[in-house]
Amino acid sequence: MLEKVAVIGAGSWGTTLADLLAKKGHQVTLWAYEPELVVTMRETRENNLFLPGITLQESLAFTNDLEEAYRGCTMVLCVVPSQLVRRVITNSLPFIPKEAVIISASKGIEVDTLATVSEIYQQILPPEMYANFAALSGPSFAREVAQEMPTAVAAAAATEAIARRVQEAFNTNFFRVYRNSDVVGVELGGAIKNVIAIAAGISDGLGFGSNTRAALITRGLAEMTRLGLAMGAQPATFAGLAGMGDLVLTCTGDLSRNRSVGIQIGQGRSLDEILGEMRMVAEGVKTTESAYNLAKKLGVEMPIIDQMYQMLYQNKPAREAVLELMTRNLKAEGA
Ligand SMILES: NC(=O)C1=CN([C@@H]2O[C@H](COP(=O)(O)OP(=O)(O)OC[C@H]3O[C@@H](n4cnc5c(N)ncnc54)[C@H](O)[C@@H]3O)[C@@H](O)[C@H]2O)C=CC1
Ligand SMILES: O=C(CO)COP(=O)(O)O
Repeated sequence: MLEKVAVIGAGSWGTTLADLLAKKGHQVTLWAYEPELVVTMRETRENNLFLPGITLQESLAFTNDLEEAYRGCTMVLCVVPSQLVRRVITNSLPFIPKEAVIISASKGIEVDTLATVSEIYQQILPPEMYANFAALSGPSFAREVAQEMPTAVAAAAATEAIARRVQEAFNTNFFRVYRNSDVVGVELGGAIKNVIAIAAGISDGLGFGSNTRAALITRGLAEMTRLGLAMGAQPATFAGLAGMGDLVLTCTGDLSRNRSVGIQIGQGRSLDEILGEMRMVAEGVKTTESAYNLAKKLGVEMPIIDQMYQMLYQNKPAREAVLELMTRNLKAEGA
């Protein structure tokens, strides 16, 4: 079935997915926040700000007008940074057709409310529209997908019918989509891995090696799973693409913005200085604060998240944080 898709957010991931959908023959309109980017993309078929060097499909339409983006669409894909989802979806609500499938590909937890991305949608959309919600997540650097490198992701929805519709719309011979029914687990995996990726980058920046990174990935997975269980997620989700898969990718891949922020912190630069030079989003910075507060609220033990919060928000030196993690009370591994 061919869809008419409104893709909201022309960052690197929104642009890549819009291009992928257009390659499949769907009718796609990509909404960009920056008016000048719309002009450039129309003229050059390139997103010079967020995805330079990739030529976009001729059939892809671009707009800066939300009403125009949503007109007649059967599917919505929203890919704005998670702290902007509430504003963008609230502004969008009058224009989204009631029957449309609504997919989120944002990875994060809202700082002010501690809401997951699906909870934000649930709070804004009427129940009959939220019934058509799905979350798309998993190990997928935009540039590699844009270059058609084999990639596998998860699409989670409350009903199998919606998950199948998303799977069918996005799946290609280089982008394999697995169905999942655990929306909370899939989105928590995508949110928490960004914080652990900053930690892994800090470890690299401090000059530590593979042992330290493997420890962070594995114990980060344990923390993510504990939080997930407290929020009703399925444990198996964290062993899958949106959990371990994305954690491994982001903690090891050179394309990760979160890991790159961590490397620079480990090398001694200040967070303000690093973020001041970035136009792209490193979701893990804000998610560190939300995850820290969410863990406290739910009484979940997340020692790496604790130390990350103290490093990023309370100026704790990285080596001190590492020492504190290494000298905690001795535990049994499964505890
Ligand atoms: N880039 C990637 O490889 C992947 C990104 N994601 C997730 O996708 C989401 C979007 O990230 P990217 O596409 O990477 O973005 P990006 O970092 O490439 O670009 C930033 C985006 O924020 C938008 N923006 C800035 N201010 C805005 C405002 N006031 N209102 C609306 N939009 C505004 C920009 O227009 C642009 O679309 C994030 O949650 C990210 O974690 C998920 C998977 C892969
Ligand atoms: O989510 C991603 C890959 O799955 C992108 O990671 P970064 O945001 O760290 O670049």
